[in-house]
Amino acid sequence: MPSPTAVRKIRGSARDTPALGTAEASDAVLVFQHADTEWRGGCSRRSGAAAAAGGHAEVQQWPEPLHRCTGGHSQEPPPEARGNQLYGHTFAVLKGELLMSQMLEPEVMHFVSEFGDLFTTMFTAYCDTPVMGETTHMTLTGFLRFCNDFRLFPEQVDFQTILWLYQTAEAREDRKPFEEAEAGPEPERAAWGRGFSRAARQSPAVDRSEVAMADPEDKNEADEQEEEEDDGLAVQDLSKLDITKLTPLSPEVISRQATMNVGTIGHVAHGKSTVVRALSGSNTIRFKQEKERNITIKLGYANAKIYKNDRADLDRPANYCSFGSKTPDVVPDEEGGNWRLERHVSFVDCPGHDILMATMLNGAAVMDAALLLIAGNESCPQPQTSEHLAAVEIMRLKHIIILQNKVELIKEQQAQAQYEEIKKFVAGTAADSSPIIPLSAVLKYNIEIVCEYLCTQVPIPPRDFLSSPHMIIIRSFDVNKPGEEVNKLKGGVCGGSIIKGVLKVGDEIEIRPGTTSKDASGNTTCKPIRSRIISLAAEANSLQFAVPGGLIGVGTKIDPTETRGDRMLGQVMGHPGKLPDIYIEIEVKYYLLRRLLGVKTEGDSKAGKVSKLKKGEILMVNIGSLAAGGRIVSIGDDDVGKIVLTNAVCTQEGDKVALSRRIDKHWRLIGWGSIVKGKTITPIESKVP
Ligand SMILES: Nc1nc2c(ncn2[C@@H]2O[C@H](COP(=O)(O)OP(=O)(O)OP(=O)(O)O)[C@@H](O)[C@H]2O)c(=O)[nH]1
Repeated sequence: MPSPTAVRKIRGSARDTPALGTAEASDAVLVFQHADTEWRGGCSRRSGAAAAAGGHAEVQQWPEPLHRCTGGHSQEPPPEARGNQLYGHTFAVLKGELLMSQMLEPEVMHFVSEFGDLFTTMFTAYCDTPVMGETTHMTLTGFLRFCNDFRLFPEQVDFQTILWLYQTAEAREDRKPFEEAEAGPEPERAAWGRGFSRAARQSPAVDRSEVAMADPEDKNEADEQEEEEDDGLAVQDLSKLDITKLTPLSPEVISRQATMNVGTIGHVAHGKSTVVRALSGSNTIRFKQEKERNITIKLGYANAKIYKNDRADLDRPANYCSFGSKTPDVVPDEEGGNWRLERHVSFVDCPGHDILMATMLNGAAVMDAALLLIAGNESCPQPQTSEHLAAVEIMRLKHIIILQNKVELIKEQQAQAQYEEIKKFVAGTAADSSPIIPLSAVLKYNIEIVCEYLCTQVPIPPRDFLSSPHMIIIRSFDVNKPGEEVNKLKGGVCGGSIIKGVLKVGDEIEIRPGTTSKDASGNTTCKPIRSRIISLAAEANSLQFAVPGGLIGVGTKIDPTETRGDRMLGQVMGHPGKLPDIYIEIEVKYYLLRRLLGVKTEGDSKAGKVSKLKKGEILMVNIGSLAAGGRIVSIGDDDVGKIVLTNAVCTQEGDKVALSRRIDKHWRLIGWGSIVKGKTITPIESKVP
């Protein structure tokens, strides 16, 4: 049995599991099939030596029965039911599915909120090799034991996959050029954060197409230089930058970066992604599963430039059009005149599926205006038509354009009848006086009118360029190919939108709340991540500085595994020491909707009413781009609720929150509020590498 130090050196290889040492995968299955019969139904805790020798140590029972987290199911669910339970979630994570979306599933959120300590115990139990101080390491044996106890292995995940996952996770330790190496040893994390969870966080091969839009480094240096010299766009020169003179319409800004975010909202399959494609020429569906299922799962994004022709004899709406974000600011028209840049827009394409409401709310946090898609061949409103409209109203969005889509599928009379339905539906809402444009996104009919209205009906939002920068992160990526040479690794990329201030290449930055964990007394601690901006981009356009509005990608020196798979979602970026406080408990002045919007309910039935908040109830709380679990600990007479959050959040008094309740296994929007005060935590100091 190697010493702990030796184990640490060779971890990631099958050698720390002698039973598997020289064995092929089939041998491994035999060993662990045997173990499975021994350990079924309990949490096995064995010393590293005992595990390595294949012997058994004491078997501990769970401090709490696991079935409580799965809504009263027995501890031994039938195989066909596993996909819906914690097994399913863990399995999905193992298979590299979106960790973030798994964490937002109601079951997982409830589990984390109610059984956080159990989680810690669970992972501590499986971490079988002490490394330094309180920190422990999970050997491959420990990882296999975990998978085995949860019936993942060998039934659902084969040995090769587990070994690959484990090695991928461990490869992280070799990535020393990044902050960890420069800033000294990583802070001690809760034990469960080091072993399995780290392995589980690793997603398989990075989907290059997925990150291309936000990847400021996805070009070789020669290409980049050539592009910068001759990309036909206005030049950004940091040495000449005078922020006090910048506006969203300054040529060096609008030429390269979108300066407003327009969300596409509405019921599933009503044409949100199709209209973005028609406007921008870019396909927002990039994630592999999205392609397979033909639905939007993550937030999509694409930029478009909107132009007006300067020919006086050209009538509306033919005098408006849109091109991709790289297009020069003046484009000659073959038929005469020039197309001149009027607006540069980032489209935030939200998923319309009812189970992805949390993702929609993340997107709503950065929207300045919205296109509400309503399919002409369905009655209005459909459940997410109402729910999305309510969500953007909560975010106090005033500029909404309604697109009555798929009109080529219906007769004129039907279109007229639906127009009346839509008018009735939006009466009294933020979309009361919104224009309604009949559209065929797929055939690009009336797309020019959408372009015209985006210029004439949506004013450029007032922007604060002078305050300290504050960026909401809505996506994050590891842009390295699997197996990349250590010296060629690129730092983590964060995508999002600046709310105020200007970020520049070379700036020192801080990401809050950063790395969170629990201390020995179970209190949440967090250590903001410090780094430096090494590149900025707006889609394929490189930037020297980025301003509020529009989606940008920020290339940093952060360890890329920290940004992989949207792990930075919910955090904010700014200058060190200049971001708001970090809260773990908030008091919210709240308002509840009268009726549930996201589900079909019959007439005035009781089922559709939103009941009062209850003490002890768990809600999903959206603050900025964070979706956190929240337990209500008290409710005052003045409709102020005190909520303890499962995740620390960088926010401030006055910020808006959206509240969702678990109904029929899904989160449904039930109300909103604003933060009146809260309990903050003092972050652990971190150095800028
Ligand atoms: N006939 C017709 N089909 C359309 C039109 N717009 C979109 N579609 C089709 O409707 C289906 C759904 O379109 P999407 O753009 O993916 O819808 P979505 O609202 O983005 O879907 P989610 O993001 O999953 O909610 C696709 O098959 C489109 O081709 C249209 O104007 N006419």
